[in-house]
Amino acid sequence: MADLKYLSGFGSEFSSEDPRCPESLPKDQNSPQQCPYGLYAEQLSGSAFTAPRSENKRTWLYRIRPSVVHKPFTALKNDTVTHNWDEEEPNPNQLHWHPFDLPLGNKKVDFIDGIHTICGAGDPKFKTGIAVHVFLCNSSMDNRAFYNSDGDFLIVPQTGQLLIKTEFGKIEVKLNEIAVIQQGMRFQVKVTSPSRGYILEVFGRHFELPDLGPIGANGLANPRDFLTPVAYYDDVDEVFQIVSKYQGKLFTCEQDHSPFDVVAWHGNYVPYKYDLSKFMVINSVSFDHCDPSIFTVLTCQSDKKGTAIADFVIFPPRWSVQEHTFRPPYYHRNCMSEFMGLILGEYEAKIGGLSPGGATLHSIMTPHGPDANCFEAASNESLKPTRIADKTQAFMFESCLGLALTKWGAKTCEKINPDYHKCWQNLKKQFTGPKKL
Ligand SMILES: O=C(O)Cc1cc(O)ccc1O
Ligand SMILES: [Fe+2]
Repeated sequence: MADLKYLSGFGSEFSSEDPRCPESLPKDQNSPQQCPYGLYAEQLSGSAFTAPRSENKRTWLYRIRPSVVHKPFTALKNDTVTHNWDEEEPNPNQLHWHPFDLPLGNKKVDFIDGIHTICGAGDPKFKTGIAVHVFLCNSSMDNRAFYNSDGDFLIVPQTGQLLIKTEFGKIEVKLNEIAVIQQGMRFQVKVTSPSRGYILEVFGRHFELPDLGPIGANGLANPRDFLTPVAYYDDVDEVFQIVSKYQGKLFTCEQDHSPFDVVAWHGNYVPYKYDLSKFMVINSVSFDHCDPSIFTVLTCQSDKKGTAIADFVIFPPRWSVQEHTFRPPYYHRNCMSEFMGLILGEYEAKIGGLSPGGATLHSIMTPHGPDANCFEAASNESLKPTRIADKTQAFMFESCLGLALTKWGAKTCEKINPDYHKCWQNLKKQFTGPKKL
């Protein structure tokens, strides 16, 4: 794919001009009476105008036509995207999905048509909640652009790579990279082969880097490794379909030109990507298993201190060196929901269990942990330093919200493994009994 340029940094004030139009960014002001090159100025707000300065997000776009030049929206027929969390009865079981199928047959399915909601909670109307989707597509969006009025998308490709054209420029997202496209940003996804991946959507809030506390000023995902595209415009007068997800439903409208007509922009409200292999891993070098919060790449915080609407956590390749320790994840019950997926390789707690492109959900207070094979092996292994495979990347979307399954997630996808619970049934009683007096 193309050799693209990026701007490096997280939450920075960036500015970018398409090199074909030097000096296209107005100097010293945002709204000149006439913009350079006859462009229109348009502000895209990612926070309330009056949000504290540290959280205030907006970008000024200088474009060939303002976004308002489009025909009215009408409902787009779609039965795979939903924020209706009452489709199914609550289900507290441990859940395991086999890999979700890429589109079968010759039917062309693009990124928009390929989005399937698995579970979620909350309501975009109240600006709080999340949705977990998978995308399963085999063709590129042609003269079609999408924007999400409800929240931000954190996109995790698992099969295939994505070329995402945005109003801000182009982003290439390879395997083991993620992209975040925030609320309102128009984008188009091109694929070169059948593509599958996961989407974490958060309503009404944005992702931030986690605080580092005693870790210090560096580590985990470093700000410089977040990459934002440089300005690129198309001057194309052809019919385009703009699809918006608004209050959980899809709507479409037409316009007679490309929405990717931004010649220059400046601001701190931008799309970005991150290469997961750049994550600086922190872990125990003495004993015991650290909580997985040490692997948080990005967090979307709730109003409750230290409690995430959604954390994006990875389980990257690393050394395991703890002494006199059961090294895999501990058995636990969590007051948070844990949705996990696998990008590549195996997940250490379920070798042969979770497969790339599949998923698990361990809901609030649902007990879970290593399967019986993992327990047996890890309880008896010799504790020399071991490398947790070079080619592995599991991840978790962890949320303080109770997640509800959609009908597609529970039934229509036909991927739920009814035997999942069996992986724990061979955990034998090994209690040695009270001390004989
Ligand atoms: O359940 C899981 O596999 C995720 C997880 C991993 C870990 O290392 C500790 C706790 C936890 O929930
Ligand atoms: Fe867990």
